[in-house]
Amino acid sequence: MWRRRFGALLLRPRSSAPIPSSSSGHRHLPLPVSHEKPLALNILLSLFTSQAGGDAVKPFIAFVLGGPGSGKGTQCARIASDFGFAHLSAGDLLRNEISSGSEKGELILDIIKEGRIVPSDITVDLIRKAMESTNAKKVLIDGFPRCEENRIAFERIIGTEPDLVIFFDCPEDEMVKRLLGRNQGRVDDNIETIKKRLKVFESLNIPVVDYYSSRGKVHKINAMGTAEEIFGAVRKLFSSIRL
Ligand SMILES: Nc1ncnc2c1ncn2[C@@H]1O[C@H](COP(=O)(O)OP(=O)(O)OP(=O)(O)O)[C@@H](O)[C@H]1O
Ligand SMILES: O=c1ccn([C@@H]2O[C@H](COP(=O)(O)O)[C@@H](O)[C@H]2O)c(=O)[nH]1
Ligand SMILES: [Mg+2]
Repeated sequence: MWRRRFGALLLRPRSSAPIPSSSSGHRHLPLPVSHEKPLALNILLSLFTSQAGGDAVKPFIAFVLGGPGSGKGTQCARIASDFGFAHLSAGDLLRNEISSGSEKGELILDIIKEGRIVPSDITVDLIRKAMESTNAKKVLIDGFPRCEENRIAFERIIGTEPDLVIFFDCPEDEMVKRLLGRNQGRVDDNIETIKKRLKVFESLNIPVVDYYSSRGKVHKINAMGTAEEIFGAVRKLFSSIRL
């Protein structure tokens, strides 16, 4: 996408800082310990590179991560309406593909029912198309990347990294309670699939959070409390970014 114009600048290696190991067994991620640069400085630098290079302006990209039911979708809807972000939910894009009745959709449905991760090329392709069809200068990518392979595929195909990663930190029992009370008819909101999704989250998604923590890109938000209380912390973060 922007790789031809921005790739060299955005994808240059920054350092070989060690990546902290995953916090398996923890339901709450410890605060990021290894920051190359403070988060605010990182955001400022990526804003600068977003604007560089003439006509094609790379949008500001925020990945929104957190366990199943941690409130990603709820908070993204608020960020989109209050701060003018486009909200791209990877899960919704996959569910739309299922609804389209395509062959790919059948494969996706089988994977979602099992709480597993859809192959990266399928998800990144859907995200790429959605990004191309929005003119937004600020984009939230909700619920992606789910694993290191997803992350690497995004960086290769889209040709850039996120400017910011928000991590909603929520205890497991609260996530289970929320998912069982969601009542939106999702095929994966049943206790068997929820248990699998939680395992996948711990083993595959937390390493992605750890990776971006080591690059100083993660802003962790305590996801316990009312949606309004949590949005208070979210609002504070986005108000400080001034995009
Ligand atoms: N702070 C909160 N307190 C209580 N319930 C909440 C809170 N935030 C969201 N919910 C509710 O919990 C459920 C899950 O929220 P949401 O869909 O936003 O989570 P999610 O992280 O996007 O989940 P998933 O990963 O499964 O898509 C929804 O029914 C939502 O209304
Ligand atoms: O990048 C992604 C996002 C989602 N999935 C699959 O979809 C379900 C539901 O996702 P939500 O974000 O909770 O709506 C998830 O459990 C995965 O099976 C995916 O594979 N890759
Ligand atoms: Mg969601």
